[in-house]
Amino acid sequence: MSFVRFIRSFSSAPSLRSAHASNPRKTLLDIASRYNQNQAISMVTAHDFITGRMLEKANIDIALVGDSLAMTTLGYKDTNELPFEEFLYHVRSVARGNATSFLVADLPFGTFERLTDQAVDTCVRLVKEGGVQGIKVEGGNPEILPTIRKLNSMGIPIMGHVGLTPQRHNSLGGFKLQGNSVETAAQIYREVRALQEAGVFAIVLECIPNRLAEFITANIQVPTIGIGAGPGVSGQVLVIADMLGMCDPDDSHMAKFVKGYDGFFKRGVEGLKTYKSDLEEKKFPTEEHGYKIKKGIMDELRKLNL
Ligand SMILES: Nc1nc(=O)c2c([nH]1)NC[C@@H]1CN(c3ccc(C(=O)N[C@@H](CCC(=O)O)C(=O)O)cc3)CN21
Ligand SMILES: CC(C)C(=O)C(=O)O
Ligand SMILES: [Mg+2]
Repeated sequence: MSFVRFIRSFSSAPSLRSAHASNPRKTLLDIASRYNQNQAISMVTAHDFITGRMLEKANIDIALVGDSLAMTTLGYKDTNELPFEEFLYHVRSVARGNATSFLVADLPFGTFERLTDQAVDTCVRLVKEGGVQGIKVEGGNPEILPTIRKLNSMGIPIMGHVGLTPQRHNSLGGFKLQGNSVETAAQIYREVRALQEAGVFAIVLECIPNRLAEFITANIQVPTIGIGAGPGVSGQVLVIADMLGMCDPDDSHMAKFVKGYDGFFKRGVEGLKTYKSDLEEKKFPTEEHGYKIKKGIMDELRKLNL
């Protein structure tokens, strides 16, 4: 069933669950319901157990284990360098840390381009070993569409991703704005329509002009999730390391679309510096940070003449 029909099939029905577990895992129904009610869908990346926990505590709708973790937390120069086994290790750690967001993993570069068989093998591992509920694939070129249909038929919800697709940065001329000409805007729109037709449950629009994202959102019936696509979309995604300031500001350039909500790295360095000077000034540890020994033990110990 296409996602459009899936949404329609229950849009007038009451919520199927509420009296059950206090905080169950969000499902496609929750995503569709937010979309139907015009409520913003919140998506943030997570790359390990701790960030997975943070998203759960903040009640974020969709946790994306994005391949951007290659750059933000593993120090690779681009997402294409990321080995699949390393990615899977991170997916598993997020899954252990987050029991309530709808978990989506990226399909990393080199793990699906031979199409259906290879993509099926990779997606099965991400679902079975990684514990994700959905998978995101970059690009809306015609070659990928039958593969998306196949994955859908297996019961794996697929999220599309168009505009700036970082796995193609070498042929896009870098991390650049996309869709700023009639031809490229029309191309992106055609990809979005084809992805909807293939049954994706949402589409990430990355680094495209606001008006184009608005136009796309108004003309399709699945949620759009923007990153550098302005406010006229159904939801937003940011990379957690960017929004919380987890990367060294001295060697990380922030795209225009990033809003900083914390200075994690800077505050971490401050904490470490204070710790170091505490040690030097003998302010830490104090007696209270240690343990008392039972009465008489030290006297007995000395008598042993060790
Ligand atoms: N930390 C991080 N955050 C991301 O959002 C992200 C990654 N890494 N890695 C994979 C891709 C790369 N992304 C990026 C990286 C840089 C820009 C950027 O600086 N763009 C220019 C556009 C300038 C123009 O074309 O006019 C900018 O200044 O915003 C955009 C997307 C998004 N993804
Ligand atoms: C920026 C988001 C959409 C992503 O694909 C990633 O973090 O890898
Ligand atoms: Mg990605």
